[in-house]
Amino acid sequence: MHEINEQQNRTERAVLVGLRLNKQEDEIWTMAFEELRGLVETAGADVIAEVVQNRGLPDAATYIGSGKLAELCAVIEELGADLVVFDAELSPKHVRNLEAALPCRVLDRTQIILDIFALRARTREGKLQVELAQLNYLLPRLTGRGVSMSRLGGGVGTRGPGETKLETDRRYIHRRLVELGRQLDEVRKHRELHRQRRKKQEVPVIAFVGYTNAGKSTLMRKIVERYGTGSKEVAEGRNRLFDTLDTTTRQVQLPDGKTAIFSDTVGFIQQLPHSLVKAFRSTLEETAEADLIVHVVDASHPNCDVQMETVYQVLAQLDVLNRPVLTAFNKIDLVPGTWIGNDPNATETIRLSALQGDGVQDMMEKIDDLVGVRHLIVRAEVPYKESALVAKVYREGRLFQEEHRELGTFLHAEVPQWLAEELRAHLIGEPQAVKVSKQAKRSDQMIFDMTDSTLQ
Ligand SMILES: Nc1nc2c(ncn2[C@@H]2O[C@H](COP(=O)(O)OP(=O)(O)OP(=O)(O)O)[C@@H](O)[C@H]2O)c(=O)[nH]1
Ligand SMILES: [Mg+2]
Repeated sequence: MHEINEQQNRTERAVLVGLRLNKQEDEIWTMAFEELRGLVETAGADVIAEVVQNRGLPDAATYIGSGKLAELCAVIEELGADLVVFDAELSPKHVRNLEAALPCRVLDRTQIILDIFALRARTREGKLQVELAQLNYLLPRLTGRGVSMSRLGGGVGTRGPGETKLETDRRYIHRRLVELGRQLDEVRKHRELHRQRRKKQEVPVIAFVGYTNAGKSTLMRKIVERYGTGSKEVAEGRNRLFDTLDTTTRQVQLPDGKTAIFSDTVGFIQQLPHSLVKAFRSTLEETAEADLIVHVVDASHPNCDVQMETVYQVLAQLDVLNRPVLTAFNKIDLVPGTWIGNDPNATETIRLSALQGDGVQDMMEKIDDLVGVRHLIVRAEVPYKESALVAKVYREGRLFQEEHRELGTFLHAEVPQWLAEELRAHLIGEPQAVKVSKQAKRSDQMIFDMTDSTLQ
């Protein structure tokens, strides 16, 4: 992937450091450590050695114990390593002490992930979000790093939109954070407008979620190639972590003629850095505000169960597990024919190969069923103190009638099923099903095709 040029741009050589805590399950630890290797390689460095320590708890001062630290120091010197990468997010204190003790750059897992995101960010929003995450990571780590800050500005772990600015002071960073927040708000408002329009047109939105490298973009590409009605441009999926960062949305025609929007976005990973989840929250939330979540799973991955679990953890954090999930066990061309996937969290499951196309038609039919019957007509009286719920009906549903009554707001509206469920305690009578009309959305003009280019 990256060329090695010994003279000028020599690929940086990294030593991985892992701490295996006693309470951790072997299998999970190994997967995470292997993943760290993949991340470091994705960021463009060569992994030349690994140093692992078993311990009850991280050392308060230096993360690994002093004996292990001496060993690490010797390995770095002997092999001429350019950087060490630790397998967790180091505290500001750890970073300070380790930088003082080791003869090369010290990075942690979070910085590597931030670095990859910085390399991948293309759209304005993506870049703003990465910079926000980087500055939030950096801020508590500034103290005492006056000297080491000047080391930034080249190589793995130092790239990003904010890179030249990192050299300036804390006050600047605070000002910049405010500015970034303001700019992001603007971009988000713009996106919210698109979303509103989409809701009004009752175009169902189907979002792909899944672990990084599960095959979301490959599936998106296959679907758009076969069923796309708007822009057909989708980047080819690649075998690397966090290949996709920015959300791509495309217009597609479902088998029964309905138009739907599919969206592909950033993949998840174990221990996604907190600063990133925070910065990317609105992107992720938008994806997850879909009518249907398609959870793409790499069925050929030895730890696909752990990966699925991770995805549900992130979805739970985003509070979006109240809608149907279609789990697509992907890459079945790589697993034995007898393999059966199981996902208790899924509304339905399906097996497919995004690469070869098997099962894709079936999936589209399932999607048709799942998005077709999901709107309900409700009557509800929502207490005034729960105005957020009323706002949701405004945003997500179609309002037929609204009255301000003595005890609360009376609403007569068509809402997605998940929202009907949130309204359950306040419903008057049983909700009634409505089927989205089959031919209603077959229109000659393009209803909506938002790509992120509209945001640039
Ligand atoms: N054999 C096989 N490989 C697949 C299949 N689907 C995807 N892949 C490969 O898996 C790799 C990752 O695919 P992507 O589509 O980029 O995965 P992604 O989920 O978009 O990954 P991120 O964007 O990093 O989150 C690529 O090398 C694909 O060619 C499949 O059905 N079978
Ligand atoms: Mg992708």
